[in-house]
Amino acid sequence: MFCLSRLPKLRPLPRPLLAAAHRLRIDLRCSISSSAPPQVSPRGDEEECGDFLPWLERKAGVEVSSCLSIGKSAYGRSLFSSKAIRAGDSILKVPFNVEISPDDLLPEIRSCKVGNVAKLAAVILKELKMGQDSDWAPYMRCLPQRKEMHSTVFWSDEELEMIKESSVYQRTIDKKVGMEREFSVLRHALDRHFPEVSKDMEFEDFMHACALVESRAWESSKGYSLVPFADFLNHDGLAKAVLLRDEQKQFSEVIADRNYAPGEQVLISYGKFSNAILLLDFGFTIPHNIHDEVQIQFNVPLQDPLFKMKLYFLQRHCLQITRKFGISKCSADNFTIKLVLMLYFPYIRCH
Ligand SMILES: C[S@@+](CC[C@H](N)C(=O)[O-])C[C@H]1O[C@@H](n2cnc3c(N)ncnc32)[C@H](O)[C@@H]1O
Repeated sequence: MFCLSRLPKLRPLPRPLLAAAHRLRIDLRCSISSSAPPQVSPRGDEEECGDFLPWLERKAGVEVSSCLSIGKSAYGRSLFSSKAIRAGDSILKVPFNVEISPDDLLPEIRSCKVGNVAKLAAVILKELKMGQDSDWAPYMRCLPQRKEMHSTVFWSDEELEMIKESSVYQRTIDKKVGMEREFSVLRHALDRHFPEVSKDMEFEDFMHACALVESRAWESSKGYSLVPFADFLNHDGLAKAVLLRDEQKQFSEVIADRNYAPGEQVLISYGKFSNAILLLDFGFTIPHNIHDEVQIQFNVPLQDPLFKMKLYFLQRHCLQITRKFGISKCSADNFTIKLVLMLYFPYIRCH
């Protein structure tokens, strides 16, 4: 393994506190993650992931990365530079032949009336069920277990109560309801075509698999795809590096957006996500998230004497004003005030 030293064991903040911090807009999470990522030297779990990269490269038939190694940080499994990296360097290339997608399912399951997340979750459930017999066993062993995941669908009622005022609360409830519906559809199909997978399968297992997809799969021409190794990269909201997909050359690639000294954790951006989305889908938040927003709702009735002026104002400041806006029956609409730099420069855009 490529590890240099181990991160001092940080005690994770209890989720209710984290939730409260989120609600109160206090950045308690600084105690576990600051805007500067913890610079720890990697020491991955030898028994778990030490041989993962050589295994993946054998499977891919090409080198995936010559400058990254797997380790652990406060963010869980992470990738570290194993030698100096310069901005513009290609730091990893994962060919599509070692991605996991819903194409790996029987057509009968693929055509099930469930979303792309649930389809890829079914692949994960199948591979996990196969254990050592799975072609993906070394990868499956590296995925976080249920207890390591903190997406809000795993929060207890008591914990959720603490974010009741936030839109994340309702979205979590809706998400769970959606998952329950998809679970019953999928379970029915699995019972028929993959009884060995559906045997003893519980809703919790399905939630775990869905959360894995949501927190580590990328959109692809096949719906969602898992990109092994690239999915060990953690998120930095300010990073410019993203996962690039070349459909023609059939590989995913990451180009470094800055120089890295050996032993530094390498981070990418998962996208322009607010803390609400990060919490809902990925189970974490970041301090001073420039993509944070709040939603406000207000009425602009046609009979309002200032209707025209308000409309003008909104049209001028909203990115996309809906045509519905001038229609009297649509008296309310959603707008998002984007809070940039801690409320200093708010501007309004249509949501
Ligand atoms: C694509 S995976 C990255 C690899 C992951 N750390 C692992 O252990 O496999 C995304 C997950 O990593 C963690 N993560 C990524 N970026 C993070 C950050 N900036 N702060 C805290 N956790 C982060 C979250 O648990 C998230 O759901």
